[in-house]
Formats: sequence, structure tokens, C-alpha cells
Amino acid sequence: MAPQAEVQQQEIIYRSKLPDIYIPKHLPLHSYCFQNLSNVASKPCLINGTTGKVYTYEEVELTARRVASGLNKLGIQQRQVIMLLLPNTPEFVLSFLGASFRGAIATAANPFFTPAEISKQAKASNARLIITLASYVDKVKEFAQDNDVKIVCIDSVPEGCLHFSELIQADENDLPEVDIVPDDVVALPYSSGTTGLPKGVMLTHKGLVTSVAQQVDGENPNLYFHSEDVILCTLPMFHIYALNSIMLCGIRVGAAILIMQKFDIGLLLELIQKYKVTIAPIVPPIVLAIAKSSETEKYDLSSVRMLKSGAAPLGQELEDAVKVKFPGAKFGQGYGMTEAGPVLAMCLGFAKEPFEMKSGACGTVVRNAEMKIVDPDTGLSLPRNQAGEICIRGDQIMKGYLNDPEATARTIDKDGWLHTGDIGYIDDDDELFIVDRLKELIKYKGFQVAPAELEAMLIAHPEIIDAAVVAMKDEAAGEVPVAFVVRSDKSQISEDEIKQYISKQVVFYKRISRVFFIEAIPKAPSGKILRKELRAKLATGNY
Ligand SMILES: Nc1ncnc2c1ncn2[C@@H]1O[C@H](COP(=O)(O)OP(=O)(O)OP(=O)(O)O)[C@@H](O)[C@H]1O
Repeated sequence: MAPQAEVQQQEIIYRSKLPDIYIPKHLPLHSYCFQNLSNVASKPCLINGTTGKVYTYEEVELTARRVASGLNKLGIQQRQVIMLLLPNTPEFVLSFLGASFRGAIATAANPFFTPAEISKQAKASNARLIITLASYVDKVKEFAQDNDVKIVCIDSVPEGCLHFSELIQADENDLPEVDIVPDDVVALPYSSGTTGLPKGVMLTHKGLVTSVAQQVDGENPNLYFHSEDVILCTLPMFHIYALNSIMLCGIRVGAAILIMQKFDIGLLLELIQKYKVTIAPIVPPIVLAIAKSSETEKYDLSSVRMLKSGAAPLGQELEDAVKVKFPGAKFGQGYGMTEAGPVLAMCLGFAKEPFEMKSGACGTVVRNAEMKIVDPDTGLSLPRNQAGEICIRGDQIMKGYLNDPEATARTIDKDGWLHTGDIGYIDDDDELFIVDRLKELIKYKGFQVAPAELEAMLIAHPEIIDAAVVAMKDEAAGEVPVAFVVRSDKSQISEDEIKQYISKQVVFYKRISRVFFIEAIPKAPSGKILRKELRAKLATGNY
């Protein structure tokens, strides 16, 4: 019998409906961001939401060049790393851009981390200088002493530290020629490690220029930011969402960036009214705070034209609850992952009148990029409406994990596809829906249960403020879903009532087997549920 002809699997690849654009990938990140400086020089670039101080574009560009020169004077060489251990402040932006002008690399750390966690990041990235607040100095003192690293404070100056003014007093023309190539790393965010150990993600000049261009370069003023926009920045700048999609995108278009040092729902509403914010990038915990706030009617929020949620799953009920509070605004979701630069998909509905975005959709793949959905078991690409692992390819993705070629090879395959570890599908209209994260799916016998689906149902209950679902070991089923629930103030809802509420809506294997009441769901600053902490509670019986 003749051998059967081998059937060649054709890859099913999705691209944006929008045409590709020209992206000046040869430019260093700072040159690209300030390319239109002459048009916006005297416009506000940064507004300090705490003090009201405004920095114009001209001031920001000049000061960033001075920071670069100051870094050089302090001995920071090209391709060396500086650490930013800062809350959201203008100095964060100036330091990041200053590092770029110097040809150096900025790694931003979460100031709420413990000294051990911060030192680990500083050590792994070989940070040569730390820019921080006086009150955080104790967190890095030992690392700095042991490694002969200078500490620069932006407020007061504890003994042995330098002041930020010393950096910006440098002469901007005193910087030696810096030869930056597109593949040079400029940012080294650490994935927060909600699912694994934090890793240094190498983002290059070319990668970030591409990512920013994919988000904001183009002709359609409804879809993208523009120079008249006031963009709220309450998300932490040390996370790539704010760093890229607010700070870099905002500067590229010449918008004003309103910096909130820390999140507070009352202040957020007040600042929206005061500064007539037009764009509000948010994450689900902020969506939740807005939805549950009784203060929103007291403020004029009509200036907001666009609300963008991302970084974590968002249930439909929550989305609907927020839309009511911002009747004039378009509310869309985007989808990002640090390693992907970060944006993989964005909402094209912003460009439509009336606004269009299917509930639960996370947007469509960005321009100048390719996406496919693969079966995690066979690696074969799947057709529309079938869920599998989301993969992305394009110049915006990371160069790799710092000093970790094995982890890099596990994430980016030999054909250049970045495997996200997220499960999703693309529908007939090219809209991407995320089902869950591969590592977070609960395996009940042969069935897979997505925590996000059950969490959305729980949060929709009027007596439940917040909820998280994780797997608990079970002899018969392998794993079963259990819920951690935050009840509203006066609620007496019981475990049985919650279990019944869910059972009525789902197939048997998705039923919740235990409910634990808790004061607050632990979350990362990007809004993701810290399931590791909840699993640890289950393991130790501490709930
Ligand atoms: N719109 C969205 N809906 C649902 N999930 C989202 C959305 N946007 C982002 N995510 C989730 O956030 C993940 C990326 O988050 P991030 O880059 O902050 O990693 P991390 O959680 O900090 O670290 P790690 O993945 O290493 O544990 C995505 O892989 C996806 O699971």
C-alpha cells in the first residue's frame, strides 16, 4: 500500500484589520518619544497630581538630557543598569528617559517589596545606581554598601546619599556621544511573578518604539490618544502597563500626563473633575472601586472620553456598572503581558460611532504583528472560536529574559512566537477573548475549570464585594474549585447560599466546593489576584 501523503498543517495566523504602518525602529526610544517636540514644547507634559506642579515638554526633554549627563558624571556607562525604586512621580519619568538618553537601562522595582525582594532584583540586574525616596533607603542600604552602589534620593538626603538635584545640575551638553543600536535593552521590568518567579524582561529600544507606535501612531484620533488629551496615571509606573501605555504613549502624542502618587478613589474622582481628564487607563480593582463607590455622582466626570481596562480579567457585570458612571465615555479592554512589550490586543471599537466592543472582548491584535491560537498539547494552530494558547510574533516582543536562556527558549520558540500561557480564542469578527491562564486552570478529573468565569459570577452577586477562586486538592477529583469571598458590610450571606447561587448557573464540575470569607483579596499592583497567597492559605489551613 502506498504511504499516505503527509498532510501539511497550514498555520492559521491573525493580523489586524488596520493596515500596517511605518515604524521608525532605527530611532532610540527617547528620540522617537520626543520626535514631535517642536509642536508641543510649551504644552504641559507632566502634572504632579499631589502638588499641582506642571512640567512642560521642553522642560521634561531638557531635564531628562541633564539626568543622562548626571548619570554619566556618576560613572554610569552605556548598557549599565539603574534601578528606580519610586512611587509615581515626575522624577520617575525624568529618570527613565534620562537612562534612555544615556544609553543605559532602567529597572523599576515595586517599592512595596521587602528589602530582600528588592535586593534580589538589584543584584540580578546588576544595578549600579538606585534612585529612590529617603524613606525607602533602608530597603536598599545593605545592597548598596555591599556592592558599592550610589543612592540618589528625590526628596531629602539621608547620610551617604546624593540628591536628585545633583543629577539635574549637570550640563546637558556634557554627554559623550552615545551609540545606541535598536537591539539595545532600555527597560528591564521584572514580571511580578503572580504565576512564577519574577524574571527580568529585556525590552529594547526597537521593541518599545514598535509597541508605542502600534498603540498610538496613526490617523484616527478616536482610536488613539492625541495632544489635547489629559491622561490619568494612577497605575504604578514600575509596571509596564503605565510605563509604556501611559507614559511613553502619552509623551509620543504630546498629551498631558496627570500623575497620581497613590490610588485613592476620592482623590481620583476629584482629579478627574479638576483637570478634565479625558483618558483613564485602569485595572479591574479600580473598576471595582469605581463601580462600588457612592461618591461618583458628586463629581463631574463628563470630560472622560475613554476608559481602558487591562492587565487582568474583567467581568461583564463590573463593566456594565462602570459604564453607568461614565455615560459619555467609551469603555474598552486591552490585553498585555510584560514579555509581549506589553500590548498584544487593543480595542478597535474606540474608532466607531456609536462605540462598539463586545462584552468581555480584549480587543483585536495590534498592527505590525501576528497572532495565532495553538493547541497546548499538539502545538497546532486552531481555527476561530476554538480556545488554545495565545501566541504573538512581532518586533515589539522582549529580547528575552535576563541571564536565563532556558526560560527564554521556553517562552519564545525558534520561529519567533512568544507563548503567553494565556488561553483564549478569536471570534468571527477578529475579537480576542481570554478564557484564563494556562497555569491557573483548575483540573477537575478530565475537565478544566476557569477561575475567571466563577469569579465574574461571584462578583455579580449584590452582597459580594470581591472574590477569588483557586484549586484545592481533592482525592476523588484531583482538584476542586474553592472560593475566597469578601462580603459587603452588612451581608450575612452564608457559604451554602453562595454555593447554591453558583450551582444554579454551572455544570456540576464547576460547582464551588468550599467558600472562605476573607477581609480582602490579595492582589498585585497590576490588579492580578495573588493566587499563590491563597493557595498557601489552603496549604497551611490558615483561612
Ligand atoms: N484584558 C485582560 N484580561 C484578562 N487577563 C489579562 C488581560 N490583560 C492582561 N491579562 C493577564 O495579565 C498577564 C500579564 O501580566 P504581567 O505581565 O503583569 O505578568 P505578571 O502577572 O506580573 O507575572 P507572571 O505572568 O510572570 O506571573 C497576561 O498574561 C494575562 O494573563
